[in-house]
Amino acid sequence: MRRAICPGSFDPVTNGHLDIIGRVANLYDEVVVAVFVNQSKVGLFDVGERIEMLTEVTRQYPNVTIDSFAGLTVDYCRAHDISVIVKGLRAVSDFDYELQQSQMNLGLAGVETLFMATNPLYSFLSSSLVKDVAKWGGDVSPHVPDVVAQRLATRLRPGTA
Ligand SMILES: O=C(O)c1ccc2[nH]nc(Br)c2c1
Repeated sequence: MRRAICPGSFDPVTNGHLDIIGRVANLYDEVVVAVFVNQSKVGLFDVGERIEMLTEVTRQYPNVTIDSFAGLTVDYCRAHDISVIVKGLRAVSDFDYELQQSQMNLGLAGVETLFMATNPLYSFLSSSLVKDVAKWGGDVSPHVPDVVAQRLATRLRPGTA
């Protein structure tokens, strides 16, 4: 049984994330989309909300499960018999950090990281950019699933949604 993990903050999930998740779901028997709980950073959505949105937008993939974790990704991999981490790369600027992370994870636990080029349609996207635009009333509906657009409007511009 080939399992992969797609770790991230997903605050919130974007169409770029969903594209990667769907492509990984086509390659592996089981995929865990794991929301990283960063205690030192307060997000816009709490972990429960992020999991709810991810669960809804990945319902079409029966082999995808959503979970959360705090701590090292490799510890989660060990505990769940996951042998590979799959990360999207949007641009060269993503590579330096992701390369460091992947080399550390390989050294720590022999967990491999595979990189997947994001669809060029989404290579400019990030959760942070989406939140910034939505906060000022910009239309982010082309860039996030409908449920996320609705939650952003409710959370960032109450009374306008
Ligand atoms: O939304 C982000 O912050 C973010 C970061 C890193 C990323 N790599 N691939 C994708 Br899609 C992606 C999205």
